[in-house]
Amino acid sequence: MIKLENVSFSFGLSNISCRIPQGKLIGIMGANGAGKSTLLKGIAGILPPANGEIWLGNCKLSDMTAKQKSERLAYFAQNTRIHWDLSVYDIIALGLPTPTKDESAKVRAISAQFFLSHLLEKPFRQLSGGEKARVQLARCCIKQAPLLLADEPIASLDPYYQIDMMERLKSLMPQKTCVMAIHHLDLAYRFCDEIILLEKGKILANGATQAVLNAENLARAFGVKVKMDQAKREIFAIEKMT
Ligand SMILES: Nc1ncnc2c1ncn2[C@@H]1O[C@H](COP(=O)(O)OP(=O)(O)OP(=O)(O)O)[C@@H](O)[C@H]1O
Repeated sequence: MIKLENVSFSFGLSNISCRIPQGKLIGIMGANGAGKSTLLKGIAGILPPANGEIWLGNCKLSDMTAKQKSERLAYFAQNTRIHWDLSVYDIIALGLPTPTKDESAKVRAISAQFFLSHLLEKPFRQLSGGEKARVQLARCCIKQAPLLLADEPIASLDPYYQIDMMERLKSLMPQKTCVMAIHHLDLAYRFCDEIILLEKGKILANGATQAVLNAENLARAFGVKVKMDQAKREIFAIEKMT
């Protein structure tokens, strides 16, 4: 369980309180600038809150060492720039502790799962945006951390890999907890167990996906109207309201 108690940052979010259950796929949604990245950076311990407390299980994040945080969580950033000349293999291996037995076998196994085997020797900097995202997700998933925090991990993926990645993340539950920022209404509705819906730095709604992503909340958060089939877990025909 992740718990936020009256958490505010110097920008982006104020007075956020919520509980994030273990073993679920949680979507953080909201309009551009609503505070999704800020919330993820706060939970990752990258951005310390100005006020309030964040708990990972029964540990206060503010009391945890960098090593403890690294053991507990993997973080997928929205924009990762790598300034060194590292190969795809090197980046994925960064997710493993050093030294690791069978490093090569582990990297090659996860690369096969993420359809990256043919890119292993290639310099990371030469990859396309979607390939980079898949490599970074492979790095996060090879890490044996119970919590995966991902900032728009499917934003640059093509339609095949968007679905594949959501299936892959879903399959990590309930052994792991995944909290991801996501703009794809249809995929969030289909795959996420719960949603934290943000509006201008506050929580507009929080809880089971189908309860949160209702017509009223979507109109308020995004100014869109949608058609949905609750039984099939489908959102479609998304339109602007004005
Ligand atoms: N380093 C910063 N300094 C000052 N303000 C910032 C900083 N980073 C973000 N903000 C502001 O905080 C607010 C929330 O930003 P955040 O990146 O969390 O939004 P987001 O919901 O992730 O948006 P998007 O969907 O566009 O990625 C925005 O108004 C943004 O301008």
